[in-house]
Amino acid sequence: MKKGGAVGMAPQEAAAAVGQVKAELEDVGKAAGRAVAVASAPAMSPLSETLWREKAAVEFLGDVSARLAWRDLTVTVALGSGETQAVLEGLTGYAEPGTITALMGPSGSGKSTMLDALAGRLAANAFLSGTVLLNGRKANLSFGAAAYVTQDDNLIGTLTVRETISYSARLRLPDNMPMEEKRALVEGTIVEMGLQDCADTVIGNWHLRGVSGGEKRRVSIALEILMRPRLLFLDEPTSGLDSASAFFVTQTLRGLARDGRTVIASIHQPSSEVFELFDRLFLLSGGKTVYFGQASEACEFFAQAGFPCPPLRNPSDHFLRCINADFDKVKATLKGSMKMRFEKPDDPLERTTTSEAIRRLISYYQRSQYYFVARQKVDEMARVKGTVLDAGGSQASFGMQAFTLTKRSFVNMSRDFGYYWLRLIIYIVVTVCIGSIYLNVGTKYSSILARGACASFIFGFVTFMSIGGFPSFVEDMKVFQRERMNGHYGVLAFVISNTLSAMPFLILITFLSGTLCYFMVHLHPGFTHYIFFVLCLYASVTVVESLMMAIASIIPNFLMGIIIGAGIQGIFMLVSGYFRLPHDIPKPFWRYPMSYISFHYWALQGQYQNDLVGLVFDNQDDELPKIPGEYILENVFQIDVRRSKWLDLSVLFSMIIIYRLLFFVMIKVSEDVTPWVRGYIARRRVQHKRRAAELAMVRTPSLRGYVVDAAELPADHP
Ligand SMILES: Nc1ncnc2c1ncn2[C@@H]1O[C@H](COP(=O)(O)OP(=O)(O)OP(=O)(O)O)[C@@H](O)[C@H]1O
Repeated sequence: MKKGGAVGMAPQEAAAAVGQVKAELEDVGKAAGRAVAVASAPAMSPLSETLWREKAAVEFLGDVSARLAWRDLTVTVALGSGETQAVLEGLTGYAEPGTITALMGPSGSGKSTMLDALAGRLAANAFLSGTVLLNGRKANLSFGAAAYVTQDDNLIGTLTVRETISYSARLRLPDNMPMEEKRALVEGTIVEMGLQDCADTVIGNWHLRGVSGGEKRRVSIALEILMRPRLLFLDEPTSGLDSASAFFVTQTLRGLARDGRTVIASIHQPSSEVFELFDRLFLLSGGKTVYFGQASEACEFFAQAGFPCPPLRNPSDHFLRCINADFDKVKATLKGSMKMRFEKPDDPLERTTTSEAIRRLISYYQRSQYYFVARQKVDEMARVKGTVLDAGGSQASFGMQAFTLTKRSFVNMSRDFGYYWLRLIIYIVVTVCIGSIYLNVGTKYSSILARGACASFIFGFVTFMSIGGFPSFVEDMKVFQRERMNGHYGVLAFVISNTLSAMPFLILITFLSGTLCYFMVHLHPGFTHYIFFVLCLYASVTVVESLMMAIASIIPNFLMGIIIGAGIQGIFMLVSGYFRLPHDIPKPFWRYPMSYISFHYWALQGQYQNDLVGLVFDNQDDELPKIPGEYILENVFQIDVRRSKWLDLSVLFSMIIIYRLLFFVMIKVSEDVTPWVRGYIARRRVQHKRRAAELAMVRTPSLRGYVVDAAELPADHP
C-alpha cells in the first residue's frame, strides 16, 4: 500500500486502506514480538535477561503490561495575569508495551508538559482536557504507578553510585527478598546502565568532586529502572550526554522496552544512531501534533508533505529544522545584519517561512492516514479494558523504609562536611568566645545582668546559627520530592528518619558546646544544673532544626528560606523576655500568644531559674545586702519562681514533637492542599478575566456587532 494514500480518498476506500494498514501493523507487531524474543537479549544484562525470560510469556499475553492511549489531549495554563495559554492542543496518540516512543520538538513546544500530562504530574495552574487511558481505563499515574525520570538529577552527593542504587533497592524491594537477590539486582542494574567503572565513586556535591553529569543522568535512570516499571517516562534522558553515552542510554531504554515495558521519552536533538532506536515518534510544534507514527516513516511523511530530508542530513535535525519557528527570527536577524550569504534555492525551507512550513505540516498530518490510523488505534485501545495495574511504588514494609532512610540519612550527614561538622566547629568557636567573655562570671551584683545576657545570647544567637543547615535541608527535600513522586516511600517514614538520623549529631554539637560554655562561664554548679542547661540547649537547637525543615518543605529556595527562618526567629527572640521583660511585653499579640509560642521564651525562663535559684549575689567588699537569686528572678527578670524549671523544659520537648508534626503536616499540605488552592485561584482568575472581557465587548457598541457575527460563524471557523 502506498503510504499517505488516505489523503483525499473516498470513505470506503479509506476504510479498506485502514483495514489493510491495521493488518500490516498487526503482522509487524507479531513479527516484532517474535523479534523481541531474539533481539532483546543481547542488549540486556544477564540478570535482566533472566528476569525477562521468566516474565516474558506472561507479559506478552498482555496481563500486566501497560498500554497507554491519549485522545484530544489539551493543556491550558493560567498565567498570573488571568490570561490563559494553550500549551498542548488536541493531541492523540498511544504507546504500547515493547516499544519506545520519542517526543520531539523545539524548545518550548510542550514536550515536558505532555509527559507531565500523561504521567498525572501537571502543575496546579495547568488544566487538562481530553482522555488518558491506561489499559483502556482512566488512571491516576501519580505517586508510583509509573516511573518518571525528571530533567534534574536530584541525588545524594555523598553516596557512591552503588550505595545510591543499593539504598533505593532496599527502600522498595520486598523485605523477604534475600539480600543476595537484592544485591544481584543492584549489580545487574549497574551493568545495564554501564556504571561499573564509577560504581564506587561518590555522586558529588559543592565540595566533593564526583561522577560526571552524564553518569549522574544514568544513575537517575538506573534508580527508576531498578524496579522494572511497566511504564517509564523520561524527560530528556540524553541531555548533557556525549553521543556515545546518549546512544548507550537509548539502547538500554530500548532493551528495557523490549523487555515488555512501555517507554516514553522526550528527546531534544538525537543523533541519527539514536534516532534509529526509536519505534514511534511524536513530533510537536507549538503544542500541536506535527507527526505521530513509526519513527522510520517520518522521513516519508515529510517528503509527502513537501519537505523531503536532504541527503546527508540527519533526519531528526531536518524535522526539527522544519518545525522550529525560531528559525524565522534567526534568519531575519542574520539577513538584516548581512551575515547570511549562502542560500540554497532548491531547499523548500528557503522558499517559505518556518511558520508556514509548520502550518502546512500540521494540516497535512491531520488529513493523513497517520492521523486516521492513530485515532482508530486509540479507539480500539479504549474499547479493550485490560488489567488494572497496581499502584507500583515500594514493596518494602514501613519499618524497612524508615530504617533504610534513617541509615542513608545518617551516612549522608556524617559524610557531608557542610551538614553538621562545619556547624560543630563554629559552635565550639562561638562557645569558646562566650566562655572567655563571661569567664567565671561569679556572683557579684554585676554578674546578675551578665548571667542574664549570657543565657540570652546562648539561647538566642547560638540556636539561631542552626539555620546554617538550611541548604542541606533543601537538598534533602529535593531528593525526597523526587522519590516521593515516584512512590518510593511515604511522608511519615521520611519525617521519622530525618528526626532520628539528626539526633546523634545534635546531641554531639549541643553537649560539646554546652559543656564548654557551662564550665568556662561557671554557671550554677551541680550535675542537675549542668544537665538541665545542655538539655535545654539540645531541645532549642532541635526545635530550630524542625522549624527550618518545615520551612524547607514549602519554600525550597536557599535565600528565601533563610530569610524567612531568620525573620521568625528574630521575632521569637524579641519576645523571649530578655529584650523586653515578660510583664512589660504588650499583652495583645506579643505576650499572648507570641511569647508563649516562642521557644526562646521557655528556654530562657527555664535557664534563668536553673542558674539563679539557690545563688546569693553580693559585693563582698561593700556593706550592701546579699540578694538571693529568687528575689532577682521575681523582681528583675519577672519570672514566677513557683513554676518548676522542668515544666519549661518539658514545654520545649513538646515543641520538638509539635514542630515535627508541623513538618509532616506541611509536606502533606504542600502535596495535597496547595495544588488544589493554586488550581482554584488560577481558575478564579481565568473566569474573572473572561467575564471582564465579555462585559467589555458587550458594552462597546462597535464590538457588539462583531460578537453577534462571531456567534453566527460555524464552529470550525478559524
Ligand atoms: N505551569 C505552567 N505555567 C505557565 N506556563 C507553562 C506551564 N507549563 C508549561 N508552560 C509553558 O508552556 C510551554 C511549553 O513548556 P514545556 O516545558 O512543556 O516545553 P518543552 O518542549 O519541554 O521545552 P524544553 O525542551 O525547553 O524543556 C513553555 O512556553 C512554558 O513556559
